[in-house]
Amino acid sequence: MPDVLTPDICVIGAGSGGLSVAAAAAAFGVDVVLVEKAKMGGDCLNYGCVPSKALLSAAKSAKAHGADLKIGFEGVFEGVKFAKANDHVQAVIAAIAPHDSVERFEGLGVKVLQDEARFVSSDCVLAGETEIRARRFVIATGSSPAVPPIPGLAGVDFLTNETLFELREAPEHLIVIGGGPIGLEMAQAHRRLGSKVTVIEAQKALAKDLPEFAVVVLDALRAEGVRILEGAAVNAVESSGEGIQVHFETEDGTSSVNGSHLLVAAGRKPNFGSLGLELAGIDVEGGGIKVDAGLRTTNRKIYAIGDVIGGLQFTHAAGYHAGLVIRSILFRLPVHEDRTIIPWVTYTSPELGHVGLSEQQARDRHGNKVRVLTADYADNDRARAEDASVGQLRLVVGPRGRLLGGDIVGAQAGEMLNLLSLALSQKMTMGDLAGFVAPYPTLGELVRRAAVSYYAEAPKNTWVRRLLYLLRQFG
Ligand SMILES: Cc1cc2nc3c(=O)[nH]c(=O)nc-3n(C[C@H](O)[C@H](O)[C@H](O)COP(=O)(O)OP(=O)(O)OC[C@H]3O[C@@H](n4cnc5c(N)ncnc54)[C@H](O)[C@@H]3O)c2cc1C
Ligand SMILES: NC(=O)c1ccc[n+]([C@@H]2O[C@H](COP(=O)([O-])OP(=O)(O)OC[C@H]3O[C@@H](n4cnc5c(N)ncnc54)[C@H](O)[C@@H]3O)[C@@H](O)[C@H]2O)c1
Repeated sequence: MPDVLTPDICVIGAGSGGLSVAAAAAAFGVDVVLVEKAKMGGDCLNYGCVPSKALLSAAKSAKAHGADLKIGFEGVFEGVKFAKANDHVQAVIAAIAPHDSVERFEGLGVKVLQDEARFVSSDCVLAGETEIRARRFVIATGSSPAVPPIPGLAGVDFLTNETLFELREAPEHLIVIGGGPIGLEMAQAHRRLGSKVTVIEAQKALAKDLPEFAVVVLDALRAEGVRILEGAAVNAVESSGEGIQVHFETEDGTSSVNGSHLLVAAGRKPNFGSLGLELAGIDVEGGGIKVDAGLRTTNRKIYAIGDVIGGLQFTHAAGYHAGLVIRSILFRLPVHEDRTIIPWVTYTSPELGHVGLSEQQARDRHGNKVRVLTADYADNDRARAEDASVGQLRLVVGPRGRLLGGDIVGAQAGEMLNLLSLALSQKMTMGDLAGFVAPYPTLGELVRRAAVSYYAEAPKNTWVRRLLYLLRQFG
């Protein structure tokens, strides 16, 4: 006889989304079962955000030591010890892991089952020998690296984000398939840690970002020695002696490159194949689990959040989804996912970030009432002092000066994007963004500077001039 559990909520997947739902529900005293088949913390902690940002940090430090000679240091840079960079990555994961652990969640009152979950009917999940009949289910099973059907790929020992962070020695020549955020963050990290790196991108690299800003990042990586090929589709892979030979097609014909290691960073595939979705009446659409604006699947008692729905695949998006489903399940409030308030950042140097509407999306909605305001890092005193004067901030502004979107390329773009995300979610205007006092000297002054430029024409306005004239008559 299987064990039968009847909690209020059963969460499948203990990654960014699932852990947030479980922790919040438990905090309200709700009975929760959390099922995880592999590592607690999911992709972000074990194979994604955390190791990638830790490796980038080690790489930045290596670069800074080499480059410090330029800004007043003397001495000898003794080079990079890749294994130490990897030690840093593992130490950061280990430091965060207790926060996501079974022990912590059991302590919060969550029942954690370490098994693979699958639906056996519209209201029952089986995890090992345990049947879970919950009032509501939340699917938060994440995504996995998509491996394109490239002839020969299966026959070579390629890396993905799930194996890359195990390397203890710098690859001699890392070839990366895919010029998205994973490909470029890892390209720069490995280049700075001593590898030769070639990125092969079938279309445009960083294609989801503002093209003029993406180019700033690509130029910076190229200047550091990363070879980036765009419009180059990989069409065959084979072993060659000690290494791997990658063949690709460009408009000029077929070429190939030889490397010691191959990283596949060609997009993501939502994890739902073994969930038994059909037995629960859950449909799939566009490659992810189909949900409505309130994140309910086609079975209304079952929600799906995070990477598995195939929308914006970020940890903070999964966390945002978690907050919405908690409001919906616990408080029965109507919720509506608003993708325009979800920012994203690529953590290369310079960083590249976006939130809200693009200029084109804004013009489609508001026509010629849209204005674009910019501020350059080159005119910011802190950027000059930090030797970081390459970059720009761009605001997309709608009727009555309302902020509709923003893009930033440059140092600390991710930190600055916090301010734009807040302003956007609170429907702030250029008046709000021009009216706060920013500490000097900070990069954040760029936001104020761009907002102030909204009023640049005011002194020339006839009515403003008439008003000033009139006021002067009163002495
Ligand atoms: C290299 C890399 C770098 C990234 N960097 C960033 C970044 O800087 N910032 C950012 O916001 N995002 C980043 N991301 C994206 C981020 O990691 C994901 O968006 C986030 O982890 C999604 O959370 P999730 O809860 O949907 O899924 P996950 O965190 O992947 O969790 C899903 C969990 O479900 C489990 N599971 C799957 N199927 C079952 C089953 N049948 N039964 C039980 N358990 C199951 C899995 O084992 C996994 O633990 C990065 C991703 C990668 C790959
Ligand atoms: N900083 C961050 O927030 C961050 C960092 C890394 C990943 N992520 C998340 O992970 C997701 C996946 O990242 P990604 O970089 O793997 O995916 P992506 O979809 O953004 O980029 C993959 C790239 O691979 C290219 N490609 C596919 N097949 C190819 C082939 N045969 N030859 C050459 N190029 C090929 C595609 O054209 C595409 O540009 C991101 O969209 C994001 O949601 C976020």
